[in-house]
Amino acid sequence: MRNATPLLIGVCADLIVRGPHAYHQSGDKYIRALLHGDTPVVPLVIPALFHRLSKDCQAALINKLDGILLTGSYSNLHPSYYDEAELEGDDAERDPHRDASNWALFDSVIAADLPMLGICRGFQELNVYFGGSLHHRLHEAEGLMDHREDKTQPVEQQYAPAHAVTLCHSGILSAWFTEQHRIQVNSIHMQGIKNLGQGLQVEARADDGLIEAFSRPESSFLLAVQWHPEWRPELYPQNARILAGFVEACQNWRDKRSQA
Ligand SMILES: N[C@@H](CCC(=O)NCCCC(=O)O)C(=O)O
Repeated sequence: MRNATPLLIGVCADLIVRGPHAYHQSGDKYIRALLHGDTPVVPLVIPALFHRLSKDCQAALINKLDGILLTGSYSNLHPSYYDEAELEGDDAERDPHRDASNWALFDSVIAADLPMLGICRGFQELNVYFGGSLHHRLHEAEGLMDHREDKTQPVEQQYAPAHAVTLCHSGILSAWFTEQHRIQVNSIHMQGIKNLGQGLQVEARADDGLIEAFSRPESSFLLAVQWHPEWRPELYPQNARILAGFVEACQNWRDKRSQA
């Protein structure tokens, strides 16, 4: 019999300034995505100040969690994290609190081997955390497609499938999508992987060669995707499959921990 206690899944937050105040926020669609399946899940927003907690407080939180979801965000990771400077005229949104908080969070999550799903900005952060680097502007890079959404379109259109990715053999995704060698994904990003981080395994590529998903075989479960599986899982079964796979990994991890 499976443990029916709800899973506790941490969701990272952005620090968003609104008027004179700052707020720790995670997008509603990420939080609701965790509630989509039949498995009871309590999503827990982790404020973007994990790095400011004492080691004891960090450990107390990590010990309670069964998994971590890294959200997308319109802000860009500061390029100093991959030893580069901002490009001339770079007016990207930044979120130094999220950058610092997630770096400390990754240290703890990797050490505890908690399951982790990274989405879009979260995917880019994980790549850099493991020593990889990013293209600052894919649309200016030789031979790469423009992976940005058309902001003049309604949001349903912006998050609709935009291009195909080819799944690599013997990965997490190819095991979930056994009937499909290629799947359609949405595309809402300006940056993307230039060099892949150490110990990461490519899971999917776009037709221009851009890495769109990776996993980390050394981890109990670490999957990161450049697209947005949190978007409308009730409409897109493929998104529901990815979310269900992540939640199942969290369940498996908890079962294993409780038997240890
Ligand atoms: N800023 C990066 C990451 C893009 C990203 O995460 N977009 C998400 C948009 C908002 C959301 O859906 O939560 C880039 O542009 O490459």
